[in-house]
Amino acid sequence: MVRKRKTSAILVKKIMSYAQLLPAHLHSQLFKQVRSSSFLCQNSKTNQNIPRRLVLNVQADRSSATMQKPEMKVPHVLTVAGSDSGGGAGIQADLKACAARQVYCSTVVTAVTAQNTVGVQGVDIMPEDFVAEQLKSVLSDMDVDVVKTGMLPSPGIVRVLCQSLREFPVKALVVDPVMVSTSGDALAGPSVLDGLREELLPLANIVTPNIKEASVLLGGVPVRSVSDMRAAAKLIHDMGPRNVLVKGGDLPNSSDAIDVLFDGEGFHELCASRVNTRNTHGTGCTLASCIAAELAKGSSVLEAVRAAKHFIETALDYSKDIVIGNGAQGPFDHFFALKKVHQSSYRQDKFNPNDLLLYAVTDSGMNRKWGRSISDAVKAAVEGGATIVQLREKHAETREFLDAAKACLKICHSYGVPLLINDRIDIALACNADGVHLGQSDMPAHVARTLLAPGKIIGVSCKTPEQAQQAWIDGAHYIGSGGVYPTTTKEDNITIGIDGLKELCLASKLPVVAIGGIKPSNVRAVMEIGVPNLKGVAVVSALFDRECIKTETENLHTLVSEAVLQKKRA
Ligand SMILES: Cc1ncc(COP(=O)(O)OP(=O)(O)O)c(N)n1
Ligand SMILES: Cc1nc(C(=O)O)sc1CCOP(=O)(O)O
Ligand SMILES: [Mg+2]
Repeated sequence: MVRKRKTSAILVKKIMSYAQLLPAHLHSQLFKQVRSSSFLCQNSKTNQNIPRRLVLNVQADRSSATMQKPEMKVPHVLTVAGSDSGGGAGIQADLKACAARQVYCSTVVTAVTAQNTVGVQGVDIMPEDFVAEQLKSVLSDMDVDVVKTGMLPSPGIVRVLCQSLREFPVKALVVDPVMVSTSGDALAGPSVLDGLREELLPLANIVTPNIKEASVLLGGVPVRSVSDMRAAAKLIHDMGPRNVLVKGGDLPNSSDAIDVLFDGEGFHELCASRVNTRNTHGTGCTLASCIAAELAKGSSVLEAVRAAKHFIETALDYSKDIVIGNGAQGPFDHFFALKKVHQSSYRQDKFNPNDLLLYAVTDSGMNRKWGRSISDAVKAAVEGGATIVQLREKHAETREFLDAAKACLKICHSYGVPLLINDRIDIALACNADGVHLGQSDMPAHVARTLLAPGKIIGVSCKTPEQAQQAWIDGAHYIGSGGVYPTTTKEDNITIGIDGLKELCLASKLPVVAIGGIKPSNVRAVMEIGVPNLKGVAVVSALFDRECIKTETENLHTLVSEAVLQKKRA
């Protein structure tokens, strides 16, 4: 009893201080509400009156309030999911993923799990009326852009969620149909399935089942191959969501994480290399939250899925050796980007050759011709799916180049994309870029190595097997090899052709990216030369001498990813 009075007194004090924030004409309304409200409320499980929370119904007329509205709209995701005491998945993963993608995240807790890296030891499901109350609290007050759902453990919770979404419509709904934890424990029973299929999926912009969940949604149809995933995506699409992403991370006998996205018209196969690590707990929640975060920022579904996959791949790679907990599946680190900045290196010593997949190389002349700033051009390229960027600004003044490089670095890092500088070690050092690209007449790579911090990436242009051998001795990370085809972008460039490229790749111990005259019509022919260390294509004019950089990058990304997939399947 004493404790009850004490709690009430604290609450009254809090309300008084809250009142000071409100304009004077709302004070009387607030105090009237306080006087008439009960400090006691019922715990719906025990039916006991508890002083747990004060139900305040101060519907302050916001339009008449004189409080200043913040000027900047913050992209906002609301996650409706379960808590994971181990911090790797659920609400905790969603909060971290949104924060890492620079998006605000509010939370509605549907269940509290006692969970660690070994498994799920207990689940306490929230009463549906309290889930409804949390939803109302957030959605009636905050400007939520996207709702993302995770663990929905009872049919009643699915029902109140759908009601809330109809009452407070948002820009997009991302449904991660969580049914089984990574440790194999059930998180939602069959009783939830009907509501999910009939009420929630029709409201969704995208649903993201893994192969097991896709199979459960389809009543047990086996999903064991990429063609099964395509068929499953189509059938789930018939349940009403606008897009279906079937995640193939658990596909047996696959060296890659292949996901299939179906948008109602066509398929996109998205491929990421499988990271060999135990730390995969929470990848599903994180992927869905990243998609939600990117949608909240205004990306298209395809862009959002690509950015989310890239984020997961980078985070898993960065955290593959960390040890948290003693169980089979550990959590990973969502905040690798922060550490990258503090440690002044991109991936410490870990250059990822897969980043060479689609290498966007800028050109100041082309940007001038199309009236674009360097940073606008780079932003469009990374939004379109460029996996690494090089600033090749042959005519820029040093000061202007440095300012642009700093701006581009911010953009690239917000997408987890490395940024290299062509020729100019001074600019790379001054802006703390991720590395440099050097030609045969630029500073030798072994000298650049002594100037740059450990872990900074060095790429070297090579046309012959001898140059490739030297690049390896000099400590380069990758080779840029061309011209594969004639180009007008680089004056008097020698064309080595497809055969020259193949000869160089076979002689090289380093990963290679092809360059020179590469465009959508010939990218497949380049990637089909059948050598494992050819990792991608570097492109200037086919991206930057076009009206819409983003569209061209998306298109080329799709083509080069498909070619890599074909190569791996062959
Ligand atoms: C990825 C990639 N490959 C090759 C080059 C060409 O570099 P270089 O020979 O130094 O010629 P310039 O680009 O400096 O004219 C490149 N830039 N990127
Ligand atoms: C910068 C550069 N280096 C080359 C090499 O052969 O090393 S070819 C090239 C220009 C590539 O431009 P585009 O994609 O417009 O043909
Ligand atoms: Mg050069």
